[in-house]
Amino acid sequence: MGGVEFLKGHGTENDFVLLPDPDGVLDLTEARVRALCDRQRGLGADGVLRVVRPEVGPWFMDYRNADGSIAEMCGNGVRVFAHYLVDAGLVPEGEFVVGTRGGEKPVVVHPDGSVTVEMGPVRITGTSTTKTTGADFAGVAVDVGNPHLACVTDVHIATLDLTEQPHFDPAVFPNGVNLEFVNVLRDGVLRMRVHERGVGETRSCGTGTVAAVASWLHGEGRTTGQATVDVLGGRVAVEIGEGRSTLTGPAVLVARGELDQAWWDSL
Ligand SMILES: N[C@@H](CCC[C@H](N)C(=O)O)C(=O)O
Repeated sequence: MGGVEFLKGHGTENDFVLLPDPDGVLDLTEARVRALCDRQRGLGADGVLRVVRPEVGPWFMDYRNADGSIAEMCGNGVRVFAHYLVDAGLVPEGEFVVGTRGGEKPVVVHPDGSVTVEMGPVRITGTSTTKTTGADFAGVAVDVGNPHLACVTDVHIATLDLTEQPHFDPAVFPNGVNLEFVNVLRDGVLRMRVHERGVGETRSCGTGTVAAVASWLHGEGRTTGQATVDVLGGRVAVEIGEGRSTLTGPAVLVARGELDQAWWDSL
């Protein structure tokens, strides 16, 4: 019998191990997620996307951060997940819905392989600060299904050292937070770096880009608008409307294979 099937993919270089598990039989422990995501002793990834077919409802993305923790939503992950479903012939190309812990997300898989995700409402929940590289940054707390503190700043984000966890206020974010640092280049053109909860600095965070645009618009006294966001791993487009938002960007599958059964069993 073969080992556990896997694929590797990324969305703007936010990378994932996908585990097709239609019948929900995989025992995906925290230790197994950590080992899979480890860039030395595993395959290496920012997170794991387990692909489950519930008895009722759409295909479900069971997302885990690299440290084994569970998060409500992953915008880049949904794009890669949707691309996989089409590539595997599990759904026809075009429009369909992906289930997540943050609710059902309608997607459109475009002929060029890019994917648009209906991310749902974006809620500004307050303000807070974070500290990194010896400086304090003020930001806007944004709920995109998962928690963010998006800080628009004039400090060039290339100068930040995000190798350590930036300080944040646990009273405001008792479950942790994703931290975005954002430069506005001109109207509708942003660049962003991110320190993700449960991962560390990543090359992109889809929900983070939505939070970044919401934070920028908020600072402009606006609630709707659109922007491109340049991240270390590429570019995405975000649109925020009344009670809704969309994220559009690439989704790439790079490899597929089988995990060694003895290694998996040892974890
Ligand atoms: N990279 C993701 C977000 C993944 C979850 C996040 N680390 C959290 O814990 O909330 C994205 O593309 O949105």
